[in-house]
Order: sequence, then structure tokens, then C-alpha cells
Amino acid sequence: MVVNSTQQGTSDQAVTGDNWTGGIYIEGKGTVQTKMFEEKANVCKYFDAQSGLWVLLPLQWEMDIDFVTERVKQVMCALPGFVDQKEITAALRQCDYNPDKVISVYLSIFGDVLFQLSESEQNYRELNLFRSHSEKDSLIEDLNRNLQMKDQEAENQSQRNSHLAQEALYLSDVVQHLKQRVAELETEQQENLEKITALLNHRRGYHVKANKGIFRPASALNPKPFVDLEKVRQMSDLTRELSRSNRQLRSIVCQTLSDMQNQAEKAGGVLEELRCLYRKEVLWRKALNNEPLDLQVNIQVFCRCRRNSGGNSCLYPASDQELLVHNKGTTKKFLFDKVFPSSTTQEEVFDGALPIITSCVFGYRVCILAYGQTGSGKTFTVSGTKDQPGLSIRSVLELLRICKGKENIAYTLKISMLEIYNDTLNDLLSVNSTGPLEIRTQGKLISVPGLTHVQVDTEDDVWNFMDTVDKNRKPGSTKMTAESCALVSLLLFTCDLPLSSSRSHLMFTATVEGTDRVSGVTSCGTLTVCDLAGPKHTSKTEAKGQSLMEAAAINKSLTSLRQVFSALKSNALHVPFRNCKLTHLLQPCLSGEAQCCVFVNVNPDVNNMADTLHTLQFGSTLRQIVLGKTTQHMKNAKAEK
Ligand SMILES: Nc1ncnc2c1ncn2[C@@H]1O[C@H](COP(=O)(O)OP(=O)(O)OP(=O)(O)O)[C@@H](O)[C@H]1O
Repeated sequence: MVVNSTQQGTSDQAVTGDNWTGGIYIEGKGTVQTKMFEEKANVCKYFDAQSGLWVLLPLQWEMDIDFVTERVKQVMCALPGFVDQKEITAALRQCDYNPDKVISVYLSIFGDVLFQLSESEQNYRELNLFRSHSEKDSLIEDLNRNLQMKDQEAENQSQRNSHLAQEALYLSDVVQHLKQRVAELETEQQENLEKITALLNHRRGYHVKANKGIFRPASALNPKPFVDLEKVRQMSDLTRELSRSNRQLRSIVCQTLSDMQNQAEKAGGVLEELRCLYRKEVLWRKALNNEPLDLQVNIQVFCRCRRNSGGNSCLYPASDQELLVHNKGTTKKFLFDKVFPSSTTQEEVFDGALPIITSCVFGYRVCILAYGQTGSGKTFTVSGTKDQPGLSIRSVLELLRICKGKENIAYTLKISMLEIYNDTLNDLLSVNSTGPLEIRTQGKLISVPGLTHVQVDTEDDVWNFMDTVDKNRKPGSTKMTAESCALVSLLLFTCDLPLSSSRSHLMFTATVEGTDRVSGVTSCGTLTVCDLAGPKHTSKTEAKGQSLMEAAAINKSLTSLRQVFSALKSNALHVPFRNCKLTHLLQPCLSGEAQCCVFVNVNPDVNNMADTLHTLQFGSTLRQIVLGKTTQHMKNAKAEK
């Protein structure tokens, strides 16, 4: 590459405006003219003769320009430990081609470590780890600060609540007192009315006697009744006044009490929200601290007991990790990484899997499988219902929240969703489906060309895509479910009917790609959640024709999956991943580098005892499988060179 400049800024000054032009030789294009433009910041472009436009110079080309290399050398001279020229070039772009600015930015991020490392010791990966750890430290600090603030808010709120409670107590005393007073006044009023009646009677009697000539005219003989009447009138007015003000007082007290009740309810809601946020922060912090770094990992197996639909239960969770099965006077014990009893909520299940789910943000590949008999709650665990969403929807919403919360890294979150029906792949997010898809294998890379990956930016996006899934899923059911529902439950909206049975496996994938805004280092993690169809007893369902084919395809793929697990357990040289589409697609999740978690779903009803024992037996042996070293999937400047 040959570079010549007609006018070039010196390395000890920042570039200003359109004061630099030059030329560069590019294979296939010949010599192209380059020029620095003053936009928001200085941008290096070259003149593309074909389009007649000034086009942004790729980073790789830019590194060969004298103007840039001089500045790169200047940065390397000042920071001997910082030798990645591509990263320095990228940083110069960010800092307006001002080497001093780059030096001060890097010193503020890494401190003296850049002076301490000699050129030979420089290790790009270490640098990244150091950076990622410092970021995490600062994130943890932020989270700690957040937690403290939330603690403080919760403290304030509870103080406010106790004040409100005291005030309510005081006001109820006042109301009590006022009620007594009203009762006294009512008695007084009654007495006064009686007095009035007596006086009126007395007066009437006096006039009657006077008319009969027994007495002389009242005015001459006894003026007292008139004086008493006046007093009575005044008292009556007073009583009326008092009862009116009592009524007003009573309504004011009632209003105040109901206001206070509303406030207390609101305060309760806020407190609940704070508690929820607090719990999320704690879990997220835990996930950060537990971030797996190149570890040998076993498959984690969680056992979830379904809510019992009425029959006798044979399952007894003995502890967090132990499940007892009572069968005809005998008891069998099964061990898992976690046992979720029937009473567990969807949120608690999600919290249990959260550390695994969040590792995809750091570039790890993670996979969750739901395995169990028909009707044991796999779809409920993975997809849930509209009111009680399951793992997949909660995961996307949580990943969205985490991605939006990181300022130094630009994240994109994409989801895809496919159905494996009769050993064919159907794209569930495609608007205009073009028929079944195929799997392509290139070395270790397994992909499905043509599969729709949609970017998710908001919560609304998530719900909209779920509607598309809803429309694309194949309808129908086996005989066991004929009366239950026409549309089999989808990613989210399972029909709330007990006998709905899946006729296909569902595979949901979230891809999280993050690019460090300064270094340009990119991480790419994936979360795969698979809702496996339950094994079908073809004799029990009396399936025929199409249903029989579907049942056979499901049973065959589940047998292949069991064979894969069995080969992994015995460390066999050959693992038969390619026996069916399901295992072929799961190969990247089960062949090392990834973390895998299997949810073993069981129905506690004694009538399902045989199936339940079979599932538990199979699930508990999966814990012994070691998948290998988990690996972060990072692309860096060095690797691209
Ligand atoms: N923990 C639970 N709480 C409440 N309802 C549940 C629970 N687990 C399962 N259900 C209900 O039981 C029924 C069957 O569950 P689900 O469809 O999830 O089973 P499944 O294992 O996916 O079955 P299949 O293999 O046939 O697809 C559904 O109506 C679901 O809503």
C-alpha cells in the first residue's frame, strides 16, 4: 500500500477541518484520493471514483496512512504496554485523532498498568479481562449504591407507613370521641324536645283553663310560659346547629380516613415494587459475581413438580435438592441441583435459572431444555400463560433490561423461533414462510439459512413477535387432547387446558451481541430454550395416520436425544448428534464450550407414577455429564488481523 500526502497535519497537533488530503493505493481500485472532513468530529474518507462519493476509510486502510501511523506511534511511545495498533487507531477515531486525548483516556481507564507491562508481556486478552473486571467492579459499585439507595427508600417508606398507621390510630380515637359526643348531643336534643313538648302542653292547658274562665288572662296572671318558650326556641336552634356541625365533622372524618386508607394502599404497592427491584438487583449482582470464566461444567438439572390437579400426590420435596417418591410403601430418593415444589411460582423458577440466563450477556453460549412426560408442565415452564409468562419471555425482557443498562457497550438483541415438526424445521417468526428449512454445517458452526432473526428493542416488540409465532404454529392435537384445544400452546399463550399436548419441539434462541464502544471488542452470546414434546404412548392415544407419524417422529427424536446424553455420559468418542434434526441443532449447546440446564418436569399424580419414575431416573443421571470448558465468544482486533 503506497501513501502520499499533499498536506498533512503534524503528529503533535490535533487535526482541524479539511486541512489534510492524500492518496492511497487500494487493490482493485488503484490510487484513491483521501481527505479529512470536518463533521461532528474529524472523519477520514477516501474518494471512490466509481460512485463519485467520499466514503469512510475502513479502519484497516486507515492504519496505513502516515498521518495516522505517526499518531499511533506517539500513543505507543507514551504507553509502552499498549501495543494493539488497530485498537489505538480505533481510539484515535473516537478522540478526534488527538493522541494526547487517547493517552489520557487510556490512562484514566487502565491507570499505571500500561506503564508496567513491557511489550513482550502485553497480552491483549489480559487487557480485555482487566478492562472487563474494572467495568464490572464499577458496575458492582453502582449496583451497591443502587441497593443502598433502594434500602434507604424502603426504610423511608416503612417509616412513612408507621407514621400513617399512628395517624390512623389517632384519627380513629378522634372518630370514637366524636361519636360519643354526637350520642351525648342526641340525648341532649331528645331531652330538649321532651321539655318543649311538656312546655307546649303546659301552655295549651293554661289557655284551655283561661277560656273556661278559671283563670284570668295569661299576660296578667303568669307571663312565665312566654319567657320559657323563647328559651326553648333558642335551645332548639342551638341543637339543630350542633347536629349540623356534627354531621359535617363526621363526613370530614370519614373522608380523611378513606384518604389515609388509599395512601396506605399506595405505599404498600410502592414497597412491593421496591422489594421486587431489590431482589432483582441482588440476583443480578450474584450473576455478575458468579460469571463463569473458562470452567469445566456439568449439566445442571432442575426438577419442577407440576401443580397437582386433584389426585393423590406421590412426590415429596425433602429439601432444596432432594425429591422423595412414595410408591406402594417404598420410598425412592432423587437428587437434583434444585427441586421446585408444586407451589413454586413462575417468577421463582425464573430466578433460579437467572445466573445461567444472564451469562449469555458475557458472550457465553447457554441452553435450557424442558424434558418430561406429556402434561407435566414443560410448556408452562418455558412459555407459561399470558398472566404467568414462563422462562423464554422473562429471559428476553430481562436481557433487554440488562442490555439497556450498560452504557459502555452497544448491545443488539435478536430472537429466532423454530418448530421441529415431523423432523422438519419451520420458521415461526417468518411473515411469508417459504417452507421447511435445512441445517447447514461448516466446521463447528451450525446454522439454519433463511431462519428469521428479529431485533428486539422494546417490550412491545417482544409481544408483537409472539403474535407472529402464534399464527405460524401448526394446529392440531393427538386423540388424548382432541377435546381440549384447537391451537396448541405457543411460546407464550398456552391454552389453559390441562390436556393440551405438543406435537412438535419448540426452539427459541436469543442472540446477544455487544460491542465495546472504545476497543471495538465484540462478544456474542446465545440463549437457547427448548420445549421438548413429551413422549407419546401411541397405544394409549390410539393415534392413527398423521397423528401416528407425528408421535413416531417425536419418540424417535427423544430416543436420539437420550442416546446423545448417554454417549456424553460415557465420554464416547462418537456422539450421534446427526441422528435427527433436534440433536443436530442442539450440538453446539451440548458439545462443550456451552452451559446446559435441563428442567425435568414431573406430574405428582400417583396415576402417572410409572412415567414420573422414568423421567426422574433419567433426569438425575444427567447431572453426571461434564460438558467441557465453557468459552466466551469474543471477536477482537487481533483475531481479525
Ligand atoms: N406449575 C403449574 N401451575 C399451574 N398450572 C400448570 C403448572 N404446570 C402445568 N400446568 C398446567 O397443566 C397443563 C399441562 O401443562 P403443559 O402444557 O405445560 O404440559 P407439557 O409438559 O408441555 O405437555 P406436552 O408434552 O403435551 O406439551 C396446562 O394447562 C398448564 O397450564
